[in-house]
Amino acid sequence: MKLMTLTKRVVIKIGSSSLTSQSGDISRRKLEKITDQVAELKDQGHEVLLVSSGAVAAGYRTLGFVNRPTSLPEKQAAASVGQGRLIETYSELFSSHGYAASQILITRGDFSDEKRYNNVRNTVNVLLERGIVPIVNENDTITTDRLRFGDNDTLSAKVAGLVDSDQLIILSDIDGLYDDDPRKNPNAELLPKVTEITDAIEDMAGEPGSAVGTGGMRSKIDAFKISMASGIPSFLGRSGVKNILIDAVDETARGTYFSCEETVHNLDHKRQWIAFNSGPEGEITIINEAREAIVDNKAHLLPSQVYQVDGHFSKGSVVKIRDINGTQLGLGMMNYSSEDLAAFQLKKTQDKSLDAVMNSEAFVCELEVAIPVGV
Ligand SMILES: Nc1ncnc2c1ncn2[C@@H]1O[C@H](COP(=O)(O)OP(=O)(O)O)[C@@H](O)[C@H]1O
Ligand SMILES: N[C@@H](CCC(=O)OP(=O)(O)O)C(=O)O
Repeated sequence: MKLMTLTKRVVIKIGSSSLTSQSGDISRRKLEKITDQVAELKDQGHEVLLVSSGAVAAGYRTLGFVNRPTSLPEKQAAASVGQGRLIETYSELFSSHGYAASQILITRGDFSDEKRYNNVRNTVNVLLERGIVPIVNENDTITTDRLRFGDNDTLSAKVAGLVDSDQLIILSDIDGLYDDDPRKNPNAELLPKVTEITDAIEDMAGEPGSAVGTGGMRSKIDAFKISMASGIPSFLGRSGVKNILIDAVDETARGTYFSCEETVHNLDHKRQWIAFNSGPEGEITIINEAREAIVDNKAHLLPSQVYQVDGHFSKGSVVKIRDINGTQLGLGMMNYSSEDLAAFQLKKTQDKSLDAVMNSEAFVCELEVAIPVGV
């Protein structure tokens, strides 16, 4: 039995390929292997949240499809049947260990609204503190193409950040990140540790390995970028390996560990929301003198440093910040609306005596927070 101080809050993402049999159907045996291990982690005192795919896989045959459908409405209809089944199976399996599961279905729209985003955290905190195993999936049936996460990899990383997880574990049908797509290159080698997602790492990632997988390695890399920027150590391993989850939590499993030791950014919730969920509403172009403030994340701008305002945004909106050459420097939450900023600029051109006022602290065009690009 572990000491309570060593227990962790862990978010575990299980991909479709880890829950289905060769035929593409949901495999109860595979779910059982996952739930047995999660129950053991819970017995050890860890808090566990699952992000589970599998709704489409669990439903499509009932609709008469021979293979997993490809059109959005067909997948949504399949998920409508399958999601209930998936949760029913999880609930049954967890209750045999004395644990209860809960269902949380999320759309990107839920996360792009800061209040709803924060609300999810409060709910999940209660569930975890009360010993429940929350099971998150995208709300496939009601999402539109434009508003989809599409894969559960990035969703799991955003959830991990949202709930202050100590670790993110992504299980797939491959035992980690290889230096090349192992299907195309038999000599590809496993990377046991990644400390930074460089361009070279991004180039290693290929498409999904199976007909049921959606995101492939690319979306997993995107997910690890988010979790690492949020300060969450992460792991990628193969779901079929005995005790993989127990060993991943102990950090002894074979796979790829994405560590945060060298991560520059350790974004708080506000910054995580701005960086990964907000959806910018407009753009401002700033003069070169203000560039460093944004890049160094000091985040104070004067209206006189704003060279151009594009689009309509309100106070509190997130905007893209560009330099004079059009390079995006980051994202920032504005304390002024686009109309207010445009009015400042107009006054400035009309009345030179306003310059002193415009440059004073009274007219600080504050960005509540700014996130440099590349986070
Ligand atoms: N560099 C790489 N390292 C490891 N796997 C890779 C790489 N590039 C592409 N892949 C493929 O990504 C697949 C895992 O993604 P995916 O099929 O979407 O699984 P899941 O359903 O678990 O999300 C692997 O089976 C592998 O074939
Ligand atoms: N939300 C979808 C899963 C999306 C998906 O397939 O993701 P993944 O298998 O993790 O690449 C479902 O439950 O079927």
